[in-house]
Amino acid sequence: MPDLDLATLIVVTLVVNLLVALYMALLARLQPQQSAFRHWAAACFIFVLASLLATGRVYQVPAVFSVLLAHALLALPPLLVATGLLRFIEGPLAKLPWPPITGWMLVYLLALGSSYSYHYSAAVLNAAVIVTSCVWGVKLLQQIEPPRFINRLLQTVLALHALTMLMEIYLYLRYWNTALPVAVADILQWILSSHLLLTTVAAVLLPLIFFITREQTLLRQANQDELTQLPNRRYFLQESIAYLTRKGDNTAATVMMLDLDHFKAINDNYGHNTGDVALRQVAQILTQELRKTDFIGRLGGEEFAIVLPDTTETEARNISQRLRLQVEQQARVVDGKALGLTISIGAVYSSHFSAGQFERLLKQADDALYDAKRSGRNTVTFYCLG
Ligand SMILES: Nc1nc2c(ncn2[C@@H]2O[C@H](COP(=O)(O)OP(=O)(O)OP(=O)(O)O)[C@@H](O)[C@H]2O)c(=O)[nH]1
Repeated sequence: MPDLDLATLIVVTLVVNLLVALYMALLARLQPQQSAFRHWAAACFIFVLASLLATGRVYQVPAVFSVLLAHALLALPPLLVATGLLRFIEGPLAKLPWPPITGWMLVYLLALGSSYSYHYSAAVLNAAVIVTSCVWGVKLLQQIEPPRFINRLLQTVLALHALTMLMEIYLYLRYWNTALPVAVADILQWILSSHLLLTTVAAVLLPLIFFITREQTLLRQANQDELTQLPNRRYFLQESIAYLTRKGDNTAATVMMLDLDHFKAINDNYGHNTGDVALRQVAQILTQELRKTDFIGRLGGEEFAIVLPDTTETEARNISQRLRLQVEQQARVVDGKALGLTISIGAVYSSHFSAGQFERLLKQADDALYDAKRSGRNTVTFYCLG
């Protein structure tokens, strides 16, 4: 490869890193609560600084700066990318695993300090640190669920970079005692492009992962009841009405209202925490007993609502009895205390369901629930509207 190509590649790499560093620094300013951006900005700035120091070799800068100091600094960027990911996943104040990081850095600096003037030692050690950080990065990214495709892409680029670095280690070890053949030197030069690819892809994908994840979290918080993780009242009503509107008139469906029995006494006798565990346990039983296509919501307090789409009257009667029975059996013991928790259910079935009637049917289900409570609790009152 002609020299110009290498020089151009180095300049492009440095410029891209500088631009990414400025971009990350801007994001860090705009999102001060997300410290990951500060880690990633620092990673790019340090990479540029260390690379400039390393190019000092060409200008006869003493090896203590152009090799030792440059390679000491070059270990930081991959580490900062990983610590940024950790902060991103576990929160901006997450504790970093300082003992292993400091231990590894000390081992690295000692090995580097004692061997940097010896053959390709500095480059091999640095590549080993990059491989370790890339593997750590891939493992950390596994903890971020959505957005899956973008995540996989970043993991793939990190893994490819680790493989490139392993190849670099192999080549240096293979020609340890000799000057590198021209072809091998060319390959090593192109390893810079792998770094360039990694930086560019990471610069685009990391903020994208951050913004998509945050958007999903905000959406979940807006739609979900924090205690039970079920849809909250607003979202339950919105989704049920949207479904019924899509289905049109004359849909067979059942609306249920469900309430924990003597819940005030449970709170009073066992404490609010046990009350909360009871609510979560009931939510879990409902989720596990119903189909994915049924709608469940926590309307507030100890009151839940359910819509069973595409369900016959007989099926709905059986389901409501099954829910009541499952709570009676599975929630005998809550939070290690024998509460004997039960629920009452009011249900309304209609074969001509329509979105416009939904609020009225919910009210009728509430009336049915009132009847269930009056008739002794731990029972189902079922109205069939035909
Ligand atoms: N632990 C806990 N309690 C709650 C929550 N929301 C509402 N409550 C309590 O739920 C209780 C509801 O009591 P009531 O409406 O009198 O109903 P009840 O005691 O279950 O009586 P019946 O419904 O007639 O069987 C109140 O004590 C509320 O404080 C919550 O999120 N957590």
